[in-house]
Amino acid sequence: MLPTNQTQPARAAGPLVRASGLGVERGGRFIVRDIDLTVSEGEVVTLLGPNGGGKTTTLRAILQIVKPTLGTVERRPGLRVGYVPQRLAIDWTLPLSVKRLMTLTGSQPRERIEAALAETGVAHLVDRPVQALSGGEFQRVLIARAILNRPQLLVLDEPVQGVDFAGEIALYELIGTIRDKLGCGILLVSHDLHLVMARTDRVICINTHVCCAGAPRDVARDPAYTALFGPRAAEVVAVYRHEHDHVHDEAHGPLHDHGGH
Ligand SMILES: Nc1ncnc2c1ncn2[C@@H]1O[C@H](COP(=O)(O)OP(=O)(O)OP(=O)(O)O)[C@@H](O)[C@H]1O
Repeated sequence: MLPTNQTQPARAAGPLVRASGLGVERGGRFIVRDIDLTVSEGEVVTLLGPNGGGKTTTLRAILQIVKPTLGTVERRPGLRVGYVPQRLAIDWTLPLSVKRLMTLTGSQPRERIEAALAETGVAHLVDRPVQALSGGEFQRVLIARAILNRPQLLVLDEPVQGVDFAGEIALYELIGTIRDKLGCGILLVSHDLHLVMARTDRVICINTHVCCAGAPRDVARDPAYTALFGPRAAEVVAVYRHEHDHVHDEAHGPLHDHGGH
């Protein structure tokens, strides 16, 4: 018999969301099909793929904004989700403050709004008109809006659009910090191969179907990935092959055993 104070092992909670055999048909053709994916707590999963490959459609099916034609999407019961869409239907000719943008879908106490903005580093912008924000500031406000309700799953559709390279690095760092702080799972769409490869746990390349998926290192070596992204993909592969599990011998020049130079 077990002693009464023995801790029972926690039951694996399973993923936050699981898509199985997902297919979406529109206008007589499948925009995406046979998509399998999961996102678990604390995991960053990135969808990569060419324009029109079906990344946004996949996100929208997972968010249950789009009804799948085939397959299923299972979500953990009561799952709290935060979403930064690719586009926001804002009337840019009307005055709209950051605070008002944060409350468009439901009122929130000012302290909560300010706390969320502080977490994304833009608390000072609370009363600023959204029209006056830079691309990076606007994305940070959208992320703050998405974390207002402490999501377990944060979905970001191209969060670095309109942001310069230094800003992109800072935004990916912020996404990592939010993951660590909230312990949430993150599903994002990105086009930036280098940054994504360095900062994501799992990559799923979608071109209507899943071309390849796995840890960034493995995907970077997959011929399907190179075929999908062409010459730029080769650069990423080179970065991954340059792994410092060796010592450079200055006297004899660089070592040639890894082919990454
Ligand atoms: N409701 C719809 N009816 C018909 N076609 C659609 C519909 N929604 C999306 N599409 C088409 O499906 C394809 C996939 O679109 P989607 O926005 O999912 O791709 P994406 O990978 O996110 O693209 P991008 O990288 O350009 O944002 C596109 O060719 C798009 O025009």
